[in-house]
Amino acid sequence: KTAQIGIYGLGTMGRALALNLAEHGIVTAVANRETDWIDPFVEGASHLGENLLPAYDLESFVKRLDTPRTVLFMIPSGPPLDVMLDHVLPLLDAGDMVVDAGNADFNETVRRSARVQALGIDYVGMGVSGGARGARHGPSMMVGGDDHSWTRLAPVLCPIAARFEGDPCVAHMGPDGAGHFVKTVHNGIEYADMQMIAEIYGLLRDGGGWDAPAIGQLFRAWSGGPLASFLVDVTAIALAAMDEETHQPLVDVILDKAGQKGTGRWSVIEALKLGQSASTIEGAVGARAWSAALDVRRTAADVLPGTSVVGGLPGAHVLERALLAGRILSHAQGFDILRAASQEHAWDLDLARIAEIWRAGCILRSDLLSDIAKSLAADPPQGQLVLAPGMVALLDQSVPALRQVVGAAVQTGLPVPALSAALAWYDSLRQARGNANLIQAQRDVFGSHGFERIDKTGRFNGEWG
Ligand SMILES: O=C(O)[C@H](O)[C@@H](O)[C@H](O)[C@H](O)COP(=O)(O)O
Repeated sequence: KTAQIGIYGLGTMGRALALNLAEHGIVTAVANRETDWIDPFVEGASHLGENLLPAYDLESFVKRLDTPRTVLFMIPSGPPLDVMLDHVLPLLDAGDMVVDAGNADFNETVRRSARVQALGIDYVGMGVSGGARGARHGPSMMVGGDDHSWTRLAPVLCPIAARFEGDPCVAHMGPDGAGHFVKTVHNGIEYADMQMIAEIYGLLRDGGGWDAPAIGQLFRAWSGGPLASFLVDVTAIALAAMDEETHQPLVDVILDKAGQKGTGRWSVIEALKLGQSASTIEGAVGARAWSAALDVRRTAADVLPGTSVVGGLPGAHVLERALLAGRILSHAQGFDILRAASQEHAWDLDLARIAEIWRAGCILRSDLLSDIAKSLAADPPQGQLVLAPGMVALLDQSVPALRQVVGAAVQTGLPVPALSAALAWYDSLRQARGNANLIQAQRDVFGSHGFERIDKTGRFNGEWG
């Protein structure tokens, strides 16, 4: 028996994806570097019968595949994948396809695409979102690579994808690194959303004296309102959990030092290269970096003067609205990055379709994404999500709350780097006449960098005395 697709890498995500495929009747060959993982996995899924075909080395793995072959790698991105390509490419023929379903830096995917396609083998960088549960029961997938690669992959991916009102949350993003780029920005927005949620939690805990279960109940209540989303649900679950050992809320015994594997950082770097602001994402990445400076923070807590202002925390309804405003603005920054990248790399990204496939399966899934998809499909002014009538109406209702919350946080000395970045970006956008004219003057004073004038075309230098 041969397989329609081969999954190499039986870590959490690889196992989940293989089970999902096999469950949908797609015969899947499975292999792994540590071969002793294979039998327990396949035996544990005996109900899927012959839809899971084990292979104990790369040669027999490749031989088990229908031709033209499709090999999907679900392994840590970076050097491990390059090593695997060194081993597998000599075993493949022109017309075969290699899919990288890990979280890769799109620049690397562009490099690998060129290398692999030079051999007449298709290369697809695919973003998979939803964590292990998503991969198992329906992820959101952002597919790169050529049109014909997508034509070959769609019949395998559509059945396993999450569905929103019957619509499979998988689509072809564009050529070469487009799939991984879109996934990277998805993760960047994920960082910003998680950070803003943590900032609201911090205000309630440190500014309002709320305990974790009480904050958890508030998030539970919010999951039925305009903030309805997977991350609000995850937050309610996290805050409700108790630690068996200490009988305290589990979050209260978790070290306040956040990890990061790179996608957030990459999205900020790419945004800056594209001349875009990703300040809400940068706020989140920066906060994770600061959180790691435990000793410095502990010393600073004793040394750096704070503020005597206590209390004055706005009510729960205001906090809910503020978080909604922050969420809209971080998504708007994310979609601006995607639009700029689409132009820069000639990917012709369909932004509305991206919002649509993020409505289910992925970590970012939320009710707001349905509104965002509609707004983008309606072609907002200058392509700017933040100027779409539907978003303007939501911002009109929610930015006053964001202003109140950021103001209160600043007064009481509680950090809100992502929420305040969102507000600062919003206010910068609203300025028809900004203050960058002084930047131009300063640059010209010390470096003769020149400036444009508002009353005539051309470049000028000033007589600065
Ligand atoms: O969309 C997803 O399914 C997640 O984003 C997934 O990709 C992963 O959980 C992140 O990579 C975590 O990233 P950090 O470890 O950087 O937080």
